[in-house]
Amino acid sequence: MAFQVYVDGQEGTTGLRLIDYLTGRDDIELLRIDSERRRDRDERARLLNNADIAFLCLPDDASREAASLVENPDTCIIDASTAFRTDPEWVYGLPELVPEQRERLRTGKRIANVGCHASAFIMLVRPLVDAGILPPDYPLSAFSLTGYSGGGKRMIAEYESGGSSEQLAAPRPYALNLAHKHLPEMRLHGGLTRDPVFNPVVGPFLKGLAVTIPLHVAELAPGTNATTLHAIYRDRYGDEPFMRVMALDDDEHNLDRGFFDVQGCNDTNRADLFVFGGAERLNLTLRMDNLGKGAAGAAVQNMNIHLGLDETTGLTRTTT
Ligand SMILES: NC(=O)C1=CN([C@@H]2O[C@H](COP(=O)(O)OP(=O)(O)OC[C@H]3O[C@@H](n4cnc5c(N)ncnc54)[C@H](OP(=O)(O)O)[C@@H]3O)[C@@H](O)[C@H]2O)C=CC1
Ligand SMILES: CC(=O)N[C@@H](CCC(=O)OP(=O)(O)O)C(=O)O
Repeated sequence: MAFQVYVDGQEGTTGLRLIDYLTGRDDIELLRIDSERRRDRDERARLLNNADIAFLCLPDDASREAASLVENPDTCIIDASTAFRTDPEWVYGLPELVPEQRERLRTGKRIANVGCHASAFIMLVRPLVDAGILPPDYPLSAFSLTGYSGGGKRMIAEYESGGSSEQLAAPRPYALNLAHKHLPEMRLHGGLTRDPVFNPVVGPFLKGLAVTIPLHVAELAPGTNATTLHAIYRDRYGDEPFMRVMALDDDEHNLDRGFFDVQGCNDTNRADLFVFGGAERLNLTLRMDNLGKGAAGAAVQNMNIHLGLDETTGLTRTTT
């Protein structure tokens, strides 16, 4: 029998990508709400409680409200918003976080899916903190280059409305108050004791994201260099189905004439991890599709794990 799955927010950016991933799977029956009733609280409550898996692809407040409507103890909620990502009653939806995470995802009925910038940052930082290479109080900074779909329907409309604007044609740094909403999850799940200085930049392309963390080798544990860091990532992520730890200095495959391709994981659920630099200074970079491994792809991976399915089901094909 197929699992019943409902997507609340089915016409939003993340919801549409989720439905794209789920459509055509014979182990899933999608419960669809009539488009005109998609904000009707009673109809949403009915569908939420009929679902084995209820994805919430909504703004934070609407997610909190939707979660409160679920009374069926068998319904597993996978929430895409920021609302519950540091809530101890919810499981953080990053299977690669620590070895125990998959078991937590299998047993938990409340899963907080990752933030796109945050998950890339955490996947870079957490193995180094756990290995004792990076002190938890290290004064980290990071920057992220992201496509505009990260800003949801409103930002997509802004970029695609057809009006040519010089501002939109150039990369735009934002969150200039240094209080981006992903900081709490970066700190908690990164295993850090202080927030990083985090600088996101949105550019004139739909999707694709790369977070980069610069490091001074002299500030890390003695004996650390690009090769030892790379070996830690290989050990940690070598068996992960969606992680690729790219070869050191593999210019031919990693770079296009010396330039990095932020869109290199688009339409996949893959995350590519790079260690750049030399003896004194390093850049750690992780790229993904913000709508794939950064949102809808991760949500499907979490669902597969929760349901006891092969976690790559429905995720190995590319999406459009
Ligand atoms: N875009 C991305 O890359 C990522 C997004 N996320 C998170 O996923 C969630 C959804 O984001 P995104 O898809 O980008 O957002 P969009 O703005 O594209 O879509 C939001 C959806 O929520 C629906 N909605 C809004 N308010 C309500 C309400 N009060 N009741 C019912 N439905 C409502 C909208 O309905 P309607 O169709 O009527 O407008 C729309 O379908 C957010 O919390 C976001 O932070 C997480 C990771 C990455
Ligand atoms: C370009 C852009 O605005 N991106 C979003 C991140 C999208 C994301 O990860 O989603 P959550 O909103 O669920 O955390 C931002 O930086 O706020």
